[in-house]
Amino acid sequence: MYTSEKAPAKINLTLDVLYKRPDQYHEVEMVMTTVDLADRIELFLSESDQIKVESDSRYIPNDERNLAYRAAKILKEKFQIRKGVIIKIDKQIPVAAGLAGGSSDAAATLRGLNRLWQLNLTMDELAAIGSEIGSDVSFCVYNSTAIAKGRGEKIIELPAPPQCWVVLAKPTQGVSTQSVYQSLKLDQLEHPDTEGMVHAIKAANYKGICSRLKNVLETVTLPKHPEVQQIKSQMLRSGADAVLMSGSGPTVFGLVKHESRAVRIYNSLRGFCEDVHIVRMLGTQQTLD
Ligand SMILES: C[C@](O)(CO)[C@H](O)COP(=O)(O)OP(=O)(O)OC[C@H]1O[C@@H](n2ccc(N)nc2=O)[C@H](O)[C@@H]1O
Ligand SMILES: Nc1ncnc2c1ncn2[C@@H]1O[C@H](COP(=O)(O)OP(=O)(O)OP(=O)(O)O)[C@@H](O)[C@H]1O
Repeated sequence: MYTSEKAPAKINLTLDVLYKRPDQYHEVEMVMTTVDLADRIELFLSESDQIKVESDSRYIPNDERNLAYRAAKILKEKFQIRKGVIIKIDKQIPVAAGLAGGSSDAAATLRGLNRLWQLNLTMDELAAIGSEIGSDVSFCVYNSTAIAKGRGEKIIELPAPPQCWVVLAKPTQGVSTQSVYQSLKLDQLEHPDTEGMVHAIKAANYKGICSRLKNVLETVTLPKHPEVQQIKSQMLRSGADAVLMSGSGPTVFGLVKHESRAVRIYNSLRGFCEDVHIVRMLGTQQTLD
């Protein structure tokens, strides 16, 4: 028996940090959406009682440190499943990039095993289990557009944003999410207009979305990685309507309405950075403005 799942990357349209919590995590408020750059997860039922991860990527672990392995292990233990699974990961999302690649693999594994092991869990139940694996996993279970609160696990779904093109560019060096949060100066932050962003999405107001892109974690990553600011400036020079770093970085994304402009930005980044993708937001709404 076999099943497969797409595991799409996410981008942050806003990312706000409100305060540091006693559990050492930060209380956040962020608007996130998925894009059509995705890993592919294949799950094969095995009689051996083992969880096995296979992947061509040399950047991710194939053992119990893999977030997809952890997702399978949690479900197996919670529901006392006696069968095993082979998890094959076709890695397309850059690793340690701020695109939640590992979290999305874990979420896809939860959705897939829910079918393969016939657990009949709801999306809400899978998201609650996902929060035990990582802060971004609950969002990735729904694979939609949402506002995330708490440490990232409290999800309120939003309508899909208006259609547009997204150019993603990742500088070579990865970034540690933990060290970015640790270096954040909470008393010096300018906060995003999260409510305004939610209204703009609900109104399918593309310009409103562009004018409200903001991520407080840029205050840490930009000074440490000057190439992130260089890519932002280059994208704006070549015609992006708005640009932002996603998550803790270092990936930068630029938004445009027309494909030809996306291609122009893509071409202008040659020489600046190797890892560039033209993708779409996974939205279906038509733009009203
Ligand atoms: C930067 C974002 O990707 C934005 O979507 C998330 O906030 C991070 O999500 P994630 O990578 O799934 O994070 P986790 O694996 O849960 O945590 C990694 C580390 O980031 C820090 N962390 C994470 C989330 C949060 N709300 N506060 C934190 O301080 C903690 O030091 C934690 O040890
Ligand atoms: N299936 C997986 N895919 C990618 N990374 C994984 C996976 N499993 C474990 N990891 C580890 O998790 C770390 C973070 O990788 P990931 O690509 O998820 O980062 P990220 O995009 O910055 O995530 P986020 O945006 O949620 O902070 C890497 O160091 C990697 O070794």
